[in-house]
Amino acid sequence: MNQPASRGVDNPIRVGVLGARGRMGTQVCRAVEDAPDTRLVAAVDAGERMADLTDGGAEVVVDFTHPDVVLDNLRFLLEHGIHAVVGTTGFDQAKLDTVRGWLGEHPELGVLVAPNFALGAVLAMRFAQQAARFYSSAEVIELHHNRKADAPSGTAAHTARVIAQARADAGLAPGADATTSELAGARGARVDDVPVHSVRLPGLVAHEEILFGGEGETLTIRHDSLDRTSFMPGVLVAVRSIPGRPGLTVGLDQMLDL
Ligand SMILES: NC(=O)C1=CN([C@@H]2O[C@H](COP(=O)(O)OP(=O)(O)OC[C@H]3O[C@@H](n4cnc5c(N)ncnc54)[C@H](O)[C@@H]3O)[C@@H](O)[C@H]2O)C=CC1
Ligand SMILES: O=C(O)C1=N[C@H](C(=O)O)C[C@H](O)C1
Repeated sequence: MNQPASRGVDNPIRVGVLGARGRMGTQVCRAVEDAPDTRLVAAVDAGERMADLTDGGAEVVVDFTHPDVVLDNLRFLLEHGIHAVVGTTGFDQAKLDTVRGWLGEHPELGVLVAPNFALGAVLAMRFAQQAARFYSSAEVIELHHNRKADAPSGTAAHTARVIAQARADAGLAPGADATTSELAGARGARVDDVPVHSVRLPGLVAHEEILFGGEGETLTIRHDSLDRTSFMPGVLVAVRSIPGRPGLTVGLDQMLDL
C-alpha cells in the first residue's frame, strides 16, 4: 500500500506568503527559506499575481496582510485547494463563521486563525484564562508600534473574550467600578465587558499587559515581543501542523501541548 510521503528535507512543505513585502511577511519568507522542511514557492504582495501561489504549487499559504483583504484571500486559497495559516487580525465571530461556511465546501482543507504566534503571548492568554475566575476585575492594555493598522490588537480582543468566557463559565458577573468618565474613551473600549486600552508609540513592537484586581491585591501578566522573530517559531509550527488539521482552528494554543 502507498504511504503518504513523510515531510522533511527531501520532501519539504511548499509554502506561499501573502503580504510578503510587509513587516511580518518579510520575516516569514526568511523563516520558511531557512527551515529545512519548508520551501518558499511564492511571495505575493498587494497588486501582485495570486496565480503565483498556484503556479508554484503552494500547499500552505501564510497570510499577514490587512483585516480588509484577508477574507478575499482566504476565499481564493480555499477555492484553489490550499491550506491557510492566518496571522492577519480583525477576526470577529461573523468573519470566523464565514470561514467555517466556506470550509464546509472544502472539508479536506485546514485554516488556522491565530491572533498571536509568539509563544509568550499564547502563554499569557492561557494564564489570563486561568486567572479570570479568581478576580472580580480585569483590564487589558496593549502597546504597539505606531504603524499598526488596527486597534485594539487582535491579541487584546481575543484575551478579553477569553477572560469574559472564563468568568461566564464560572458564573461570575463582570467586575464593576464607580467611575464616571469625564471624557469619552477615558476607560478604554469594551470587549465583552472587559476594558481594553490601546497605546501606539514608535519604538514599540508588540506588548500586552493583563491586569487583575481583587481584595487587597493585583496580578499583572505581561508579554513583550521585542522583535518580529518572536513570531516565527509559532508560524512554522502552524505551517507544519495545518495540513493534518482539517477545518477551522482558532489560536495557536490548539496546536501546542500546553
Ligand atoms: N498573529 C500574529 O502573531 C501577528 C499578526 N500581525 C498582523 O498581521 C497583519 C500585518 O501586519 P504587518 O506585517 O505589521 O503589516 P504591514 O503593513 O507591514 O504588511 C502588510 C502587507 O500586506 C500587503 N497587502 C495588503 N493587501 C494585500 C493583498 N490583498 N494581497 C497581498 N498582500 C497584501 C501590504 O502591501 C503589506 O506589504 C496585521 O493584521 C497585524 O495585526 C502582526 C504581527 C504578528
Ligand atoms: O500588528 C502587529 O504588530 C501585531 N498584531 C497582532 C495583534 O493585533 O494582536 C499580534 C501582535 O500583537 C503584533
